[in-house]
Amino acid sequence: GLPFAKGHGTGNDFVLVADPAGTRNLAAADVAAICDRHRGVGADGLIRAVRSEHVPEGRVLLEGAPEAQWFMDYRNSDGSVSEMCGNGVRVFVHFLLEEGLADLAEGGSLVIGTRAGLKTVTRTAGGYAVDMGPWEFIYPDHAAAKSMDTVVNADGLEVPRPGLSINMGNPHTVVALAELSELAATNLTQPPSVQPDPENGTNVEFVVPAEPLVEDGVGLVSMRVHERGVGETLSCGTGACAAAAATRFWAGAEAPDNWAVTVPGGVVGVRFLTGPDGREHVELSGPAVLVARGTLL
Ligand SMILES: N[C@@H](CCC[C@H](N)C(=O)O)C(=O)O
Repeated sequence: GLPFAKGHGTGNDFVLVADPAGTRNLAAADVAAICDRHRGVGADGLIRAVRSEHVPEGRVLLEGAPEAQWFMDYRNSDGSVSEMCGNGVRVFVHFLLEEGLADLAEGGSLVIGTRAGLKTVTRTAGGYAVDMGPWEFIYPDHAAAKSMDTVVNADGLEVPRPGLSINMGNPHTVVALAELSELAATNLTQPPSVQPDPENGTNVEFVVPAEPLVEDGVGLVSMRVHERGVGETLSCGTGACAAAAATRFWAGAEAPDNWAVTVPGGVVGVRFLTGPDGREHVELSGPAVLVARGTLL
């Protein structure tokens, strides 16, 4: 008897459940069953929309930001918890609007609570733009030395590749490849091996910077991703931010602030700008679509 909606952002798809009173906290096995593509509804993740006052993490956020009325409880398709989902938070806000749980004119913003902190989502002409907050190197010493911090291997790669680990609220390891043909040949039906093994797992992005890298002031990157707790997905918003941050870092001082990241499911925009706290923030922009409503039997 659980009502749900199905939605996606550039093919990264979600089951969405409205739970304003926080009475529908699903067990990991239930989430996995719902996300099963053969025996369930099928999705990369499940998103529960709960009023912040009804979850412990939400209550903490409310203390400093009473406007953060809604909390995004994000689960991967295997039932595991993730701190953040960039495509998911756009679809989350679209779901709130379509359900009549929030109101937002074009240009207006909503502050959403997540396990990775507060995210401000602005309604734009073509979708939503999210202030994802600052990005960080997971191993800053390696970054300072301009060295990579991990070695990544996957079936189909010509040789194991160095990776750069980036925190977008959730963990990412970005690997650069030279050719689109090698990106296409990489087998992501199995998780890539990442050494040393990250304690909490990692999402892994394989990226090919375009040649030329910049067109009309916009940096161009193609990406495929293997998501922690899911497998290969058609898109990953936090992954696109990590991919743009890594490529911009590798490109050096002349690299632009605006990026277009092409994923199998479409294109998302990434912009680097100074946030209200004076730190460098990442903004993710892209579409959010609802495709169906239903009831679990
Ligand atoms: N697809 C998401 C990221 C979802 C969570 C990820 N699998 C993790 O475990 O961190 C996105 O759009 O950011």
